[in-house]
Amino acid sequence: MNAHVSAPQAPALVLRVEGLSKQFEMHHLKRTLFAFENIGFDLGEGEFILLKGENGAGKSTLLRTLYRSYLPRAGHAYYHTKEGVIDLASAADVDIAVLRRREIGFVTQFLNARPRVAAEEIVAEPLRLAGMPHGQALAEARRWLAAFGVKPQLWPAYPSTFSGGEQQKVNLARALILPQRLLLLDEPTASLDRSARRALVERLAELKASGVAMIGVFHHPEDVAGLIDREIQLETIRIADEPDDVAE
Ligand SMILES: Nc1ncnc2c1ncn2[C@@H]1O[C@H](COP(=O)(O)OP(=O)(O)OP(=O)(O)O)[C@@H](O)[C@H]1O
Repeated sequence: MNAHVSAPQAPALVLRVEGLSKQFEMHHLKRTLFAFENIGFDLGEGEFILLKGENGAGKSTLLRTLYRSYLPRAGHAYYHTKEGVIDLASAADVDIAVLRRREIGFVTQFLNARPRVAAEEIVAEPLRLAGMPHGQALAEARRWLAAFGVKPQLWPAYPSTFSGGEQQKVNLARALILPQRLLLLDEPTASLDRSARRALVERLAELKASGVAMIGVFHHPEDVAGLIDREIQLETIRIADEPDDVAE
């Protein structure tokens, strides 16, 4: 009898990064600052990559470049959609805007609080934009605000008056309420209390199990130890940028 053993199938590719580099021109100092150089990796559905490196190694800049807040100097970031492949490094802004609305989420510790919009409306908005009726979206938003430990009396209030931790919880609830295909996580647990951290990790585990791909920087990586598939270490690039700096 011929036993046929098939190799485990690799998860469907979500992102292939090749030779990605980013530098900042410090015009006033007439210097170039190299944030990261020649980064490459693959990320599949349901995979979680932890970004590591010392302060200033370029972790946040890499996440922002993948979200296209920054344009890279060189390289590619091929994002695989159901319709085809799009290079995040060179796609038109209008295509990036569509991806940000539907597929790629960016989660930070900072809330971009809008004046005179209630916390529960801010959290419900992604569901409403996706077509959910208002009442249902609000109910779901309240469920998530409760899960992250935001007190019910704050739900109809404006987050601009909230504490830093409360604002962060609103931000996380909004960012994670609608499953996306790719989540970029920039220290989302910073300044969260323990129960909110637990709620966040539970939600990330749920999203991972449903196939969401994630790349994240975590101040306390032990929080997400059970989710990590691979780690990428970014090295701080030291360049002697003036002839005088070169050791004799
Ligand atoms: N907009 C910018 N203009 C100029 N330089 C920048 C800019 N953003 C980041 N940098 C520089 O790029 C380098 C990488 O910064 P980045 O914030 O990505 O590091 P990090 O690894 O996330 O650091 P940390 O662990 O401290 O958060 C740093 O030297 C920083 O000063």
